[in-house]
Amino acid sequence: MAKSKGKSSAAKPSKPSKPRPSSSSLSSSALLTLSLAAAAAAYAAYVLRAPPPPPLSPPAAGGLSPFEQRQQGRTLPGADRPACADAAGCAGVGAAECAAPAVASRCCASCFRATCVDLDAACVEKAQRGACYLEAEYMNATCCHACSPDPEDPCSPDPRVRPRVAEGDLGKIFRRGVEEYPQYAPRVYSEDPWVVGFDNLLTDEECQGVIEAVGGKNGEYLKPSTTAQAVKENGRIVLRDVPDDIRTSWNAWCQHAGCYNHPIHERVITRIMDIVGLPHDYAEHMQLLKYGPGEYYRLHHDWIPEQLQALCGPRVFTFFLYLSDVEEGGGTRFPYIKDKDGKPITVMPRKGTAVWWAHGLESNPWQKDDRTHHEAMPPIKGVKLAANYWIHGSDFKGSMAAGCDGRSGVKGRVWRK
Ligand SMILES: O=C(O)CCC(=O)C(=O)O
Ligand SMILES: [Fe+2]
Repeated sequence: MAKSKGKSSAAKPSKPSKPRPSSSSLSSSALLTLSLAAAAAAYAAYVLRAPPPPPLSPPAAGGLSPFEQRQQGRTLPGADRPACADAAGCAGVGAAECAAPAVASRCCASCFRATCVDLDAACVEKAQRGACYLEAEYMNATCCHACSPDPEDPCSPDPRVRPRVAEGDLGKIFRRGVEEYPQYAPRVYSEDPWVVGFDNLLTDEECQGVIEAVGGKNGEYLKPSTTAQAVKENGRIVLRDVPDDIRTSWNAWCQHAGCYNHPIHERVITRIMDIVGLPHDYAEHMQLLKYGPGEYYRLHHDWIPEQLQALCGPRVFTFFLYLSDVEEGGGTRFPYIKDKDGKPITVMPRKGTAVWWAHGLESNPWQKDDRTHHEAMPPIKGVKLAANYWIHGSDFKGSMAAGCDGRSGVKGRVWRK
């Protein structure tokens, strides 16, 4: 689990005060108390036990810096969730046995299931709407299971931790970005949904630096573009990059050392994340795009629905950079967002400018805002170079490093709705 989602903000269950009698002689309210106390004991055992899991694979000999390792997804940075599994002989243990700390610890998974229960039929639905942090007191007392990460799935989010971008945050984030960075010439194309341009974000040198950092000096990292598609493999939904007629551009990802160690790339992503006001690790690796005349990306949304179940959560923003001038064509068109004359917004590519938009709703960033569908119109004359910087409301790079960005499979539970 990512460091930024540490346990400190999660409500801690209280400790059981004294040994409990056997359940057979108890009234229903005493049973409820027992169940909650046992849940607390089992949960405390689960949270307090065991060291963090080892790295996915050992760091390369000869030493990449922690920053480089993280960029490459070689470690589990911030993995602070202890493993929770049963030792032999735990089958059938019940709440009463789990009240004993030794049993709760040895039979972590079974005791979690037996004792951390939901007492309200609406717990899951409420948890999926953020109630575990919005109504923490009630939910902690009532919805132990729905408000806990799955102890056997290290990729499950902790529903008690409010992500950095949650209900009611989008407007504040966009307004701050516009108000605090006049030097980049912000321009508000739309407030509902938010689409903000920056007419003076990057110098020519910075545009060239980004192109070379991500794409390579001679464009050697550029490949025909693909899209992420969900496929079922061995019973799990996994994401695969597949060629797709919807998109005929070329792209390269900043996932090589020449890129993420490049000082201009670093300067540019720092500028973007300063404007957005989120930690660097919340962003995906930058993706460079190249469109020759006639190449395009048809109407689509940048939302990846499978990420609703992933530790990183869905993409919340696209911060899109224009890195070349295009003689004719090549705009980014938002057909469902109208300007003051009632015409769909089209942001025209101009070197050094940018456009930033949101993917989810202000009231619920886990719900896709269909109005931010968009398309890349083909350049008619000239070549368009641009870059995507996709940003999540939680730690993306940590999630990716842990194999929890939704690519390598999500379990059945839907964490947000
Ligand atoms: O090239 C553009 O204008 C937009 C590209 C885009 O929407 C994407 O790559 O997801
Ligand atoms: Fe897009």
